[in-house]
Amino acid sequence: MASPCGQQTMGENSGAGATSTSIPNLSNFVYIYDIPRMEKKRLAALLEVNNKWYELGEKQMGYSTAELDGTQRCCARNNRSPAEDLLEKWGNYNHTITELFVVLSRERLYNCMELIKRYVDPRYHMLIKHTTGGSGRAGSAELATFSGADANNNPKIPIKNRAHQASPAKDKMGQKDKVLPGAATANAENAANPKENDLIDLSSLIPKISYEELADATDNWSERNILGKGGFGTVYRGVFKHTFMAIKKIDYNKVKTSEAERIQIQQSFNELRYLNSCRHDNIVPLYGYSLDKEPCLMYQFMPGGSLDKSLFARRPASPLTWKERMNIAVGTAKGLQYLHTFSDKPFIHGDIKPGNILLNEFKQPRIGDFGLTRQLTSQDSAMVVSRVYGTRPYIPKEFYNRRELSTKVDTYSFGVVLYEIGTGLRAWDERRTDKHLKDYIARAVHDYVHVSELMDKTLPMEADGLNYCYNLLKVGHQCTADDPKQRPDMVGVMLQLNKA
Ligand SMILES: Nc1ncnc2c1ncn2[C@@H]1O[C@H](COP(=O)(O)OP(=O)(O)OP(=O)(O)O)[C@@H](O)[C@H]1O
Repeated sequence: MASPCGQQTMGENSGAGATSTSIPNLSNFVYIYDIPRMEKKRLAALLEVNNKWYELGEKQMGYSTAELDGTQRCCARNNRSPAEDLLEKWGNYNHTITELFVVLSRERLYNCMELIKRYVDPRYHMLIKHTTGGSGRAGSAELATFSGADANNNPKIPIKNRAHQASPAKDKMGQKDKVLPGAATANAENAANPKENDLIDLSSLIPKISYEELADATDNWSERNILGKGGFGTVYRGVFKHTFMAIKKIDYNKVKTSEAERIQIQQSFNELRYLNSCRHDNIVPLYGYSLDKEPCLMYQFMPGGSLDKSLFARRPASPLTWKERMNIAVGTAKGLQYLHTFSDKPFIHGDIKPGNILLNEFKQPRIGDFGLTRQLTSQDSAMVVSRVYGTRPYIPKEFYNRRELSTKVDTYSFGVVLYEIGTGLRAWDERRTDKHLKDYIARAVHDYVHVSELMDKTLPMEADGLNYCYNLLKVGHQCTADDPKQRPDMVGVMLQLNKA
């Protein structure tokens, strides 16, 4: 976590090289950390008049007075601008310039808004109340059709799918993705449909919960309440408003470098964006979040835990039956096909594995952990991204070697999961001759090994089981084809599994 006087810079363009005279392309230039350094300094100077930054931080950005006092003391000691520090800190949570524009309007800081207005879609210019210029008026009629007003008569900003607002041409690290020929570019998309660029106020979409309430809910992050640990965070069971919840807290002891911190914060925001915009019976719902101290996300509690615990427990009390396994496969496929098709630009989960498939009390599956989710720029496209993410045994070659991201990446990962459900073996096992389960099955197919030899031995042999296992492995085989074009889409996968 940044110190009260934190100086780490998350954006690559946070000033260096950017000039205040060139007007950047709005769709590429949206984050606070992208504001050229000199302009950020001028903005900070305005915010320091009458300590306006303090009110802004407290009332609009959700910082506590203790945090702001800490910032003030620390900056005074180091001869730094507290307003600049505040902008940097808030910007590190990937807030956009438009969001800053809106919070400034709520504090009626119109002179500050004037300073950054050229980076903001003209429809928002009418928020500057004393502006009577053309763009402000032209914008107001349009905005009035979908905005209300708050108690201070400040227009509310329309709520839309935030995922569209994040530049689809950026990957989760904020670096540019190269779009493959044939795929629409982000700029073209935005130009064609300016509403896609609307600001979404996350805090009005998902309840914001204070860190203290979450600490209370988890008995002060008690070890006893730990449900599991992931790459960066720890998930706790908590009771919030008399309801069980799963609360993920980012573990900053593990996040040593500012780069890792940036990734983690970006992942938390991904979860906020994507889980919020995609609601389905087979996708874990997000109930709240907190950004007060450390980012925390609160989800529906899934009492059955993750699929890996049920599949790979050493001595399972009651192993999953074949029928339950099939239901889990069908439900997960349903959730994934929804993710791929509910928007005209598919969402890709990017980390499908048993650890991210959670079970409710009836062993119905819900997909969780949207930290690596991304959205393609158009239907039927693939894009080349700057970095590969995910869990190695579930990543197909075209993504690992050539960084080609498409929905077929999820199809592949799901195929590996089907193999695991059918065999009860892990995707990767150092002790096996064929360490990867795909190679293990390929050898078995080559050697005409009978399905009864491959199926999970923890279950009693039964005819139905043989059938279910055969189908799981057959579909798994199609999903893990080396050529992504040969893999079925998830709608096809779901239909096939449903028939079985
Ligand atoms: N909503 C939930 N209900 C119940 N248990 C959960 C819930 N979400 C997560 N868990 C538990 O917490 C564990 C850790 O989850 P988390 O998403 O942080 O990590 P992961 O997905 O296992 O690993 P990584 O993030 O490194 O990919 C899960 O394996 C699961 O056992």
